Amino acid sequence: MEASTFVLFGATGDLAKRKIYPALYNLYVDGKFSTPFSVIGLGRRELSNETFRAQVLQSLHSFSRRAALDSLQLQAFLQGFEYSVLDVGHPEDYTKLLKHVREREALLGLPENRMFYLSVGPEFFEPIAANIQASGLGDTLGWKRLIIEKPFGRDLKSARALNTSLTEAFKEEEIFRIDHYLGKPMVQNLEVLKYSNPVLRALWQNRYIANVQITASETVGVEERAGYYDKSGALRDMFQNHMLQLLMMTAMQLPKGSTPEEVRSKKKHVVKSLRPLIKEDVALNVVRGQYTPGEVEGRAVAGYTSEPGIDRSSQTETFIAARLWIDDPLWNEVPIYIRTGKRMKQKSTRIVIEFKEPFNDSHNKNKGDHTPNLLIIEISPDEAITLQLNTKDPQQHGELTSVHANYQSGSSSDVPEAYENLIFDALRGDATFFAHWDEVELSWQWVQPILEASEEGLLPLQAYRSGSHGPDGSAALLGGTEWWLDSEDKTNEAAPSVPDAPAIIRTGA
Ligand SMILES: NC(=O)C1=CN([C@@H]2O[C@H](COP(=O)(O)OP(=O)(O)OC[C@H]3O[C@@H](n4cnc5c(N)ncnc54)[C@H](OP(=O)(O)O)[C@@H]3O)[C@@H](O)[C@H]2O)C=CC1
Ligand SMILES: O=C1O[C@H](COP(=O)(O)O)[C@@H](O)[C@H](O)[C@H]1O
Repeated sequence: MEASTFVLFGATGDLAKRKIYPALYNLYVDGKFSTPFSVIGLGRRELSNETFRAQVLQSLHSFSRRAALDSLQLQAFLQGFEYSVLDVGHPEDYTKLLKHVREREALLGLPENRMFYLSVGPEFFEPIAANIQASGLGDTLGWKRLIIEKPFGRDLKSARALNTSLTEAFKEEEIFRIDHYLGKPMVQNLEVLKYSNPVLRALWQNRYIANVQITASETVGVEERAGYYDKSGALRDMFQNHMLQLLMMTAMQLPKGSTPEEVRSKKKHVVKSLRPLIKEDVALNVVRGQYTPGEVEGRAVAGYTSEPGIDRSSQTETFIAARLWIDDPLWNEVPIYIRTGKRMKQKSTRIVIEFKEPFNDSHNKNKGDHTPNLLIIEISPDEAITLQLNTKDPQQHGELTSVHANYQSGSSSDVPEAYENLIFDALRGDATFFAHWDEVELSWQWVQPILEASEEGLLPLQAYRSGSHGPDGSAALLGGTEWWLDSEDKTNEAAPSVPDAPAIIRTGA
């Protein structure tokens, strides 16, 4: 990887502390960060380099996945960090910044490769990009790249406007739109799982798949982000970006050894093939919910409208579920169910592929009363792959019973975090796991009728108890089948979470 300067807007912010510094440190320790390196942190508050480094150090102590920090390595790492005061709206601050960047490049012998990371509020994305260009910061002899955080617009129109203005300063191939779900190791594994397993590859189509369920349930509520969240809601915060990206990664089909361009083109094909929603019919396919008081993980919690900073009459959704169809020969007539919500029963991001039942099953002594074959891909917080199969149970007169082929990944401190994977890729110039503008635009296009239906009162908000699986309407959306729930929920045992499970285990063994 070529050496570069990492210019971080929003260096004093929450995301930088919780995710970006730990990611940079772990890349450094793993030898994935080229040295010497220069990180220039930016913000309005006045900080000396020493205070800034102390803040970076504090963030590593609080948030690094590595429990033990090597002090020599740490000192060397921190020496790479310097701080500059910059107010986004002050052009003269960019001139100062350019001088600072050049001094560090000269001192450290760095090529003019510059990575600009915008970890600031979305209202600053456009002025920063414009000022980078106007100040000359973007005129480099090497490469320049822009990493941009979410949200990328708040509807189709604003996303297009943002993109138009960003592309005045950066080319599409220089823009790396972060969607941290694409950095999760199990999401990055999806394609490998498909192409390196002929069994799965052959089954990955409508002839064998009955439905696909994608869930991201969270136990947390709105936390300290009321100002942002109440204006966004689950549709903008999670669905338009993370959930549709998970769908694209699940449904695309690729030849082995695909290039980033091929991956993105196949993803685009998926989202382009989504059957459009008609505003008037949105309520038939989409459910919006908002959490009411309840109990989560044994603790009583408040309802959404009683959360600090939330309008008492807020109509913002904290849950959304949708039924989608991909109009493509491989996916025709396979319903895709997607849901995400806060204050749900369990923290779990997972994809469940439910396979079709055999047409003529003379071996089925249960007369249809058994669970279908399932492929369960746990993305977080646990990482696991479980294949649920049926076999004869000799103790039950030959009735069918479920067995599980199960893989669970190692401890989470060994697994690189999403931000590590993504920053590493951006520094290498690999855009495979970043959202291309075409995907973002098509996602907003699909979501737009839902936004409009919500605003026009065509999609009523359904209440759900905190600690539940969401509003009743989301179960009704499945029209006869059911959401595959977590192992602790005895109504349905799709994915027993068995630590150190043998390759094949019997349910309940
Ligand atoms: N926090 C998170 O978990 C996540 C955040 N994001 C996105 O990341 C971005 C940053 O979020 P987060 O870190 O939480 O935000 P914070 O509010 O914690 O931090 C904002 C940063 O912006 C700087 N800033 C604010 N105003 C200005 C200005 N006028 N000029 C220069 N710098 C300014 C602040 O520094 P100072 O006050 O010193 O000026 C601070 O460093 C947002 O786009 C957010 O949507 C995305 C996913 C998760
Ligand atoms: O982007 C976001 O993601 C988090 C959930 O991320 P996860 O990695 O913990 O699954 C969500 O809480 C937040 O509201 C949203 O902005």
